Amino acid sequence: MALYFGPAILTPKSRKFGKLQSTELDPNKFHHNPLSTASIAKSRDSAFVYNAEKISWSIPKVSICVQMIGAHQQSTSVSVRSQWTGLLEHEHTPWDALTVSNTHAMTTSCDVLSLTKPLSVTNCSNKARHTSPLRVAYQGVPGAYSEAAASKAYPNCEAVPCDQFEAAFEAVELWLVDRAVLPAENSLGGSIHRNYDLLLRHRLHIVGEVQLAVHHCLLGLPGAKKEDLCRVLSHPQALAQCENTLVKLGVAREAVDDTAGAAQFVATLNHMDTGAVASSRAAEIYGLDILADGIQDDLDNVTRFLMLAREPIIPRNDRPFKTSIVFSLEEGPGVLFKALAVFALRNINLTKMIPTMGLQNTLTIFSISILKPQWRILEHKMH
Ligand SMILES: O=C(O)C(=O)C[C@]1(C(=O)O)C=C[C@@H](O)C=C1
Repeated sequence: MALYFGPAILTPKSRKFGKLQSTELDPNKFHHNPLSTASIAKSRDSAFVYNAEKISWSIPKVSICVQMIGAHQQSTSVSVRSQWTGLLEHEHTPWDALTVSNTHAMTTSCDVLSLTKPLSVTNCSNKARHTSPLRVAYQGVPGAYSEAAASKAYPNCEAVPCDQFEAAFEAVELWLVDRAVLPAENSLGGSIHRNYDLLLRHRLHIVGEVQLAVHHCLLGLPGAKKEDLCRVLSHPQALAQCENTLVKLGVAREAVDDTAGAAQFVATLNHMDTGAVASSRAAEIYGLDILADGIQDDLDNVTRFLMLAREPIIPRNDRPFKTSIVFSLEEGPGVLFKALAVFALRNINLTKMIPTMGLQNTLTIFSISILKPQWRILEHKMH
């Protein structure tokens, strides 16, 4: 059994970097070009090198291995330019200035003034850091609920659209943005397994969470009527959350990457019989009419989003922290029972378990608990 724990999700080395699957967006077709895994792949040369520290110990019959992702340093440059996203064309922020550009180092020119300057204390001061907003990646296009969640988690942030969840993970890892805010579960639709899987494959830490009340609208072209709709597009979670309304309407449902993307598509397609399930803000942005309001099956429809960062937070002793643990079990009689006993015997309260299929026939389980800094308790008792 391998156990990965912490206030962060820790990543087995073997699963570094999932496959890059990208659908490039045509910059001329869309108003907003989200950051895509392709644009990030282009900047792979400037990736950071992370150091992994491995600690292991054993308890009777079950060996436990904890792999902690440690400090990151040794950057090359974040001054990557891309044809797909405006994000990368921004001026360097003071945060960027903390990285060392090797493009300059490779220049053989004798123009001494153009060479990279050594870091000074002013580069590192909080004042410098606060002159530009925090850049927060989310999946979708402007008007997506994830964008609202990013702003709720980090007020006044610069929300950066990404075409896929994976692109958001990589954008943080490559220092293109500072944080990512991604959905983890919905009160109606359940867990968003893709993001739990990506947490395993990537090296980010959960540093907080935010809950967003999701209020869905049925959108159509100006002048359209809901009775005339033949098909409705949206994110699969959103379609599932509005199942009753959509079944009553008798429309065909089509899944797309995000709710606001669906609204954007309806506006571009210009077909009166095609609608979208999305937010009222998406209606405003893409010039659509709200044909029905509050169409989710449950009025208290809430999605929980995770706030992800490169650095972990250090849990304090003075208040409860939610700790996420992921461990994988090899097949065998009673392995889950034995694993759960580890927590039960230490009086640790598990609030949620999410079983997923891991690699090589292992069952991977995310357990999320609320207690005092539990990982310290685990560490002390198990040594
Ligand atoms: O499509 C969006 O607008 C999103 O932000 C994604 C998402 C999700 O993945 O669950 C977020 C909140 C709602 O639950 C519906 C969709």
